[in-house]
Formats: sequence, C-alpha cells, structure tokens
Amino acid sequence: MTLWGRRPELVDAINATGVNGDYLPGVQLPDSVRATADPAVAAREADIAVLAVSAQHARPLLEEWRPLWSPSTVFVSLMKGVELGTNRLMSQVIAETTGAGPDRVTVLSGPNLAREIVQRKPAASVVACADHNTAERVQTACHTAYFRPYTNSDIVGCELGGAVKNVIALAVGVTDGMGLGDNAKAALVTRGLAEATRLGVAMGADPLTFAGLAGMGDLVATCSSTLSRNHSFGYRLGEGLTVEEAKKATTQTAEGVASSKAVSALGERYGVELPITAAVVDIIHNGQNPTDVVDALMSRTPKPERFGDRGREAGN
Ligand SMILES: NC(=O)c1ccc[n+]([C@@H]2O[C@H](COP(=O)([O-])OP(=O)(O)OC[C@H]3O[C@@H](n4cnc5c(N)ncnc54)[C@H](O)[C@@H]3O)[C@@H](O)[C@H]2O)c1
Ligand SMILES: O=P(O)(O)OC[C@H](O)CO
Repeated sequence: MTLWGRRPELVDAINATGVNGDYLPGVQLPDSVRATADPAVAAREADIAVLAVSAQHARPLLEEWRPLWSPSTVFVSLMKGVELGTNRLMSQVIAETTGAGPDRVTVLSGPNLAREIVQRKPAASVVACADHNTAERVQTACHTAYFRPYTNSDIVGCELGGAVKNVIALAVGVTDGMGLGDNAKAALVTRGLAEATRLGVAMGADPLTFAGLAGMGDLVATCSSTLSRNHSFGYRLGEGLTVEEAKKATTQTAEGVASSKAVSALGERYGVELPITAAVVDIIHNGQNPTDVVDALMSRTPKPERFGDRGREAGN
C-alpha cells in the first residue's frame, strides 16, 4: 500500500519510522505502508485509490494527477465536504477530473473518527457506489476484524450525510461551548438530520440512507466526540473566540467551515430550507454573534414536525 504525501520530509520520516508524527503521533503504521512524495509512484498500479485531502483542495490535485491513473483504477472518496463555488459533491469532482464512470467512483462514509480507527477500535461504515460489484470490491478490500463496511447504492445520500453532519457538528459545538446543554444538542442533531434528509431527497437521495451509518451514525459520532475537529471548532466559537482565532487554534481540516456555504447554496438551488446551516453560515461567514443567532433560530415561526405522512418535513 502506497501513501502519497506533499512534504518530502514527512514522507521520509514515515518510511524511516513507520509513524506519521504530524497527524497520528504514537501510532505505528502497518509494515505494508510505504510513503512517497511522487504522485506517479502512488498512482502506478493502484487498483484502488483512496482520496483524503481536504475537499476544497481536491480538484486542482486531481486535475494534475489526471494522466497518472490506469483506466481501471477505482476511486474511494473519504472526503466529507462540498466544493465551494461549484457546489459539487466530491464524487462529482472525482468523475469530472479523472474521467472515471460511475462504476469506478465510490464514497466511504460513516462514523469513522480516524484516531479511533488507527487504535483498531470497532467501527462500521458505508461504501456507496452506483455499481454494486465495485461497492463489494471496496467493501472486501477494507473489511477487517475492527472495521465493518456495508454497501449502499445511494452515493448522493451517503455523501451528503457526511458533508451536512460537519455543518451540524459546528452548530452543536457552538451550543456546547455556550453551555446550552444536552436538550439543545439533541434538538440540533435531530433537526439537523431532518435538514440533511430534506436536502438529500430534493437531490434524489433515498431518505432511509439518512437513518443509516452515513446519516444518523455519523451525526451521533461527530456531534458527541471531542475528537471531532468540526465540533471543536464550533465549541471555540461558542466559548467566545472569533472565527480567525478558532482557525488559528485548528491544525487540521474542519470541513464544515467552508462547506457550510456550499451546502447553503445547494439548499437555495433545490428550494430547500436549511435553517441550522443558515445559522452556521451567519456565525462563521456573516460575522453574527452566536447568542443572536440562537435567539433567531428559536424564535422562528412555529411549525409542524412533519407535513402529512409522506416524509415531507417542514423547515425547522
Ligand atoms: N480525520 C478523520 O477522522 C476523518 C474521518 C473521515 C473522513 N475524513 C475526511 O477526510 C478528509 C481529509 O481529512 P483529514 O482528517 O485527513 O484532514 P487533515 O487536515 O488531517 O489532513 C488534510 C490533508 O490534506 C493535505 N492538504 C491540505 N491542503 C492541501 C493542498 N492544498 N494540496 C494538497 N494537499 C493538501 C494535508 O497535507 C493533509 O495531509 C476530509 O474531507 C475529512 O472530512 C476525516
Ligand atoms: O473530525 P471531524 O469533525 O472532521 O469528523 C471526522 C469524521 O468525519 C467522523 O466520522
């Protein structure tokens, strides 16, 4: 297994010690992992390419790498973000930049905090692909005694579940940082799930996907874990840090920060009301005060929890 990294000094350190000290200090990587700073070496003979850079940086890299892939390489996106500007899901970015058809583009999404996985604690996930055989191939490749992947044909639902949960985790982090309690957290998780489901259904996803690992599962993990970068980022804002201060204090990617704007734009494009996402955008991108935003969210017009019995929900 070959791991590509940007910085030659980190690549050399990984090969010399078997440890990625900048991202996973203290974790011994399997002997089978070799690192390289040369993307051509990593792509050469790659049957399966796992893509895990931050979502806003994926397109330029993939464009640069376009000539490197074999025509049969299967792509697995771990990226839980939506591209700013185009509002494209990562599977769409991968398809556009590699030329791969739907049978070669998969998404792996679920409650998968990296630190717990490298500690080999049990986790489950979903491999989504339009082609069931490809999904099964990736499922087999990553199934271990401590990692249990399920297949799913709903790529849009799985991907959107992963991207929207980051935005909701930011919101939960804010209310946790403000000391607003567990009722507020439960309300945001539940209505956040409704928000993700509404948008997903409008985009052609199966609503039941959001009750699964890539929906509810990932919301629970991300909104309740101190390991979550999105939750931690929101928490800092809730404690009173400015957005710039929170960015400085965050060394890894909190995808929801940029993606909140893209998710909000998707809501506008598909005519879906996303009030929690709008609240996160107001705090992070429009300079609004968290206390005012929470007040505004709570004082919205009262609504039924659901309209009718066909799963169409009111805005929350
Ligand atoms: N860490 C997790 O627990 C976890 C779990 C599931 C999914 N993900 C998803 O995986 C993706 C990556 O997250 P992460 O945790 O690895 O983030 P990270 O911040 O730890 O690492 C991001 C990586 O992208 C690289 N990168 C940053 N800017 C770059 C650029 N301009 N060009 C090339 N490379 C660049 C960095 O060098 C780094 O290796 C995100 O979409 C995240 O949502 C993360
Ligand atoms: O640390 P976060 O907030 O990016 O979340 C990591 C994973 O997506 C959890 O499944």
